[in-house]
Amino acid sequence: MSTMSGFRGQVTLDGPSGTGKSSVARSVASRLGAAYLDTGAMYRAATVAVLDAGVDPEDGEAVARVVAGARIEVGTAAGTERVEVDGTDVAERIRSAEVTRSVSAVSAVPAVRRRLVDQQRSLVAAADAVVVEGRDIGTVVLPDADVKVYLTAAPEARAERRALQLGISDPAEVAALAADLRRRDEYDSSRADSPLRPAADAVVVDSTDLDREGVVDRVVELALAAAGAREVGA
Ligand SMILES: Nc1ncnc2c1ncn2[C@@H]1O[C@H](COP(=O)(O)OP(=O)(O)O)[C@@H](O)[C@H]1O
Ligand SMILES: Nc1ccn([C@H]2C[C@H](O)[C@@H](COP(=O)(O)OP(=O)(O)O)O2)c(=O)n1
Repeated sequence: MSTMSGFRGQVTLDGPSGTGKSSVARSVASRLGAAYLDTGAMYRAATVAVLDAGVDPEDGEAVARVVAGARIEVGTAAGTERVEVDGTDVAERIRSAEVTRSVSAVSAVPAVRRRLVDQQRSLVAAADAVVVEGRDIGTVVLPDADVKVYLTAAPEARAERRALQLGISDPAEVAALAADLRRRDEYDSSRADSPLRPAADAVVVDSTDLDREGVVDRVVELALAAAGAREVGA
């Protein structure tokens, strides 16, 4: 089955927080008529399960046990935000400050990653065309993806965007948010298992001075060029 743009294949979007991955991935998926998978939402849902079990997010063994027993479900149809843990809708809760604080520790546990990466690959296998965003999609989850994009932006721009998105204007709260972004970048980039880094064959797109539509256009262009090149080569 071909999509409305004729695109078939996999597009990956990785990068640190606040670079625009989620918003860009959603628009690209809708422009390409592709499915959309937010893998960060899966790690956030796992974190909800850990917090609800009353387990310390830094206790790797306990975290692995809780996540092994939790049913985590996410929607992949573009436009849906379905995220459930054991049948309960957690789409709003996963964005809470409490979850954001603990998600890096939970996602650094290798058993958690193995389980969620398996699930991510099964979800992707069910789609002809898919846009997947996260931290390790181009490097680990889908190393053979057709197009890999690594989004970056200056830390100040990222913190500003997050503040705007969350409606935060108090300077002390903005500073706390910027500090949290730095802490998470550091945690996600330095963990032993699947650290945040660009794949060797990723196209690095710096969105500091590009608006959202500019980034979307660039990624759609790359996807259609890759699909065209594949057809010519076939
Ligand atoms: N190029 C851009 N310029 C300005 N704001 C942007 C840009 N891309 C995304 N945004 C906005 O920044 C915020 C964070 O984007 P989001 O997609 O959630 O990033 P990420 O998924 O990488 O954390 C959102 O409010 C989004 O609309
Ligand atoms: N593929 C992924 C996706 C997210 N993670 C982890 C690391 C991130 O700090 C958290 C949350 O990811 P998410 O994309 O929701 O975070 P932001 O929207 O960028 O703040 O999950 C991961 O380890 N691997």
